[in-house]
Amino acid sequence: MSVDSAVEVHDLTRVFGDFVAVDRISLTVEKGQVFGFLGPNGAGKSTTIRMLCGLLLPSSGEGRVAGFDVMTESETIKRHIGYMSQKFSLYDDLSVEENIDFYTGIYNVPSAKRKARKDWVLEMAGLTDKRGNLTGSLAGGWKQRLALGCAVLHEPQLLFLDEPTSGVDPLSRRQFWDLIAQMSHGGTTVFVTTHYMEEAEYCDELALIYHGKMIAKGKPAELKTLIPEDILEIHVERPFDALERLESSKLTQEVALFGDALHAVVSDAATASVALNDFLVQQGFAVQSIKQVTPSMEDVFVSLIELDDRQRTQGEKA
Ligand SMILES: Nc1ncnc2c1ncn2[C@@H]1O[C@H](COP(=O)(O)OP(=O)(O)OP(=O)(O)O)[C@@H](O)[C@H]1O
Repeated sequence: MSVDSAVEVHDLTRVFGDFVAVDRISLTVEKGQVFGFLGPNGAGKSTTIRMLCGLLLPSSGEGRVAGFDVMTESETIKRHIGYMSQKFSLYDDLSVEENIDFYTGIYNVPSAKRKARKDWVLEMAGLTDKRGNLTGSLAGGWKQRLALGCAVLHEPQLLFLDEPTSGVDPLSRRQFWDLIAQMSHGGTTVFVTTHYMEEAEYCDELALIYHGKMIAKGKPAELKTLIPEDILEIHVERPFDALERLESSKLTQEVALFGDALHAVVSDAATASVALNDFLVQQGFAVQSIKQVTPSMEDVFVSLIELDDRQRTQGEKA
């Protein structure tokens, strides 16, 4: 393992009975990176993160997390990392401050450091004024920042976040990602899972997992070059109706609503934009614009997942 790697694992696999939940995943996370681990529900993200955190023993594979062996040193790994799961366990009937005190004890933060760490968490989470409030009375975004603070009370250099932004409002999600960026600038390595594809843009490095297998990895900009198709953004009146017509037209490989526009996946932008414009006008739609755009992370992942599905179906047929 390189001294610059916070995580380096090879062929990590986890089987539940006959079911292979994680299938030979290999990945390296460099120190200080924000590493995004993405995939749809059920892809195997939580199972992987739990193996990396020492919470679940891999069925096979090898590697090191924070310098310790994933197969034999899970207890040591647990002490050297921070982990925040989707269902983070804060005590609703304790105040903000009491929750922090509780986790300070759990993580054995030395007495001399306790006050400073508590103040840091309150400040970081924006909860200094709410320190005496019952945790159960806090809105989702505050709770989530408090949970993050509690997960890093012992100042781990490596932090695992499993769908930390699930179910909170867009503004709180944004603020949460600002906190992740701050920690990363301070030298903490962050391994984060999400199924919000647009959040991938905030990561230095990404891996996409599907049906337990890694189907792509790289920097966001690199992944955007992987899809062979072009993406057209179409601004048209009555986009919903236009979407239905386009879906049945077979002029696009894929078409979806994207904000108030449509995104169409086509093999050649120049030819397709003329054909799509003619079709929509002929169908009675007023087209405002059709232009080629850089694929969003969501476009990239939808395309990669569909490619994988096609290969899987062909494999089954063969
Ligand atoms: N203890 C278990 N026993 C049996 N199957 C399991 C167990 N844990 C997970 N699985 C299965 O493994 C697959 C991957 O689950 P996992 O929770 O890792 O996915 P995920 O990508 O984190 O999805 P989600 O976002 O829904 O949590 C799922 O099909 C799940 O049902």
